[in-house]
Amino acid sequence: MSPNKLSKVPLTVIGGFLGAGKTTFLNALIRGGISDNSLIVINDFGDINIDAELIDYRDEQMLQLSNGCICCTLGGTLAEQLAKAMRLHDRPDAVFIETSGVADPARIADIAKVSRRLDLAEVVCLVDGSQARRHHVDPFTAETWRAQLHAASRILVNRLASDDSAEEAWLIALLRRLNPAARIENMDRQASFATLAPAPAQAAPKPLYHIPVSGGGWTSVSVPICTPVDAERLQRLLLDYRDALLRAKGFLYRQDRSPRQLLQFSGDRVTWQPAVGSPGRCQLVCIGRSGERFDALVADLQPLGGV
Ligand SMILES: Nc1nc2c(ncn2[C@@H]2O[C@H](COP(=O)(O)OP(=O)(O)OP(=O)(O)O)[C@@H](O)[C@H]2O)c(=O)[nH]1
Repeated sequence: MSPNKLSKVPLTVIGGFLGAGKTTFLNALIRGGISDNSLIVINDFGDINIDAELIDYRDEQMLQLSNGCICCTLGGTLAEQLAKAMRLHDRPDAVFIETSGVADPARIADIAKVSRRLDLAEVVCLVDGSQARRHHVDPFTAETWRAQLHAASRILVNRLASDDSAEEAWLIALLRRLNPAARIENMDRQASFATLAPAPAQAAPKPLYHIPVSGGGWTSVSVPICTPVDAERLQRLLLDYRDALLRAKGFLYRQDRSPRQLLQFSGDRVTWQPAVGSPGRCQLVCIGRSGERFDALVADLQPLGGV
């Protein structure tokens, strides 16, 4: 039996709030060179796994879980699928799980604690620095956002304005308070890679956060949009509903551009880029807080669909 069959398989959990940069980070890891025999697990909150199309990896080594957040159904799909993968003759050298943006990574990391074959390597939490104040104070997002940070062994901050050292100092102090034990890095300073070592072990005990399981007021919808859209109109619509809409992403055609485009909405930004790969379905997945405003957004999106 090879040593590979005897040793435990390292599990890396990649968490962080909706649109924080998890998929971008995972792609950077893959490009940077992980073992070819790694297993990548991707969980989107919506019923369509857009992230899976954005990951630059071999299909047969990817496990796609959609239809809600995996941390709410831990006993089911994820644990079963992982156990199956670990039993394979050629089991993976490493496992990377990209959680949904509303998941509690701690619950996923717990899988490693009870597994004889997995060893928890790292829990990474991505933070969109430009949205931190909002996510930290908004009662709807705060609990989830903080719990994700609390679970991390490494926190990666991106999108902080480079000339705003006061904002950076405020955010680092906040992150340090929320999780004294994590290593904190500002990804936008790759040149010097400002790494802040974890606080000493005697730091104050971590506060306990708990993410309400099963939904917690989150909702998602996938809207088919078959005809080319007026991009300006769609952007305005998404921004008008940003009080209820936390994330949108999908593949669409624009009236003024070809080919098929990838639309991303996170924070207060809408971006478009040409979609790579073969033409597929055109859908916009929206994730936000359930209620009248979200329903109104969906109603306003329907006429764009051309169905
Ligand atoms: N400027 C900047 N933009 C980023 C960075 N990381 C991600 N983005 C952009 O932010 C948007 C969301 O990035 P993703 O990597 O898809 O975020 P995610 O956390 O996987 O999103 P969900 O899985 O939907 O929660 C995309 O438009 C990215 O291009 C970053 O480090 N800097």
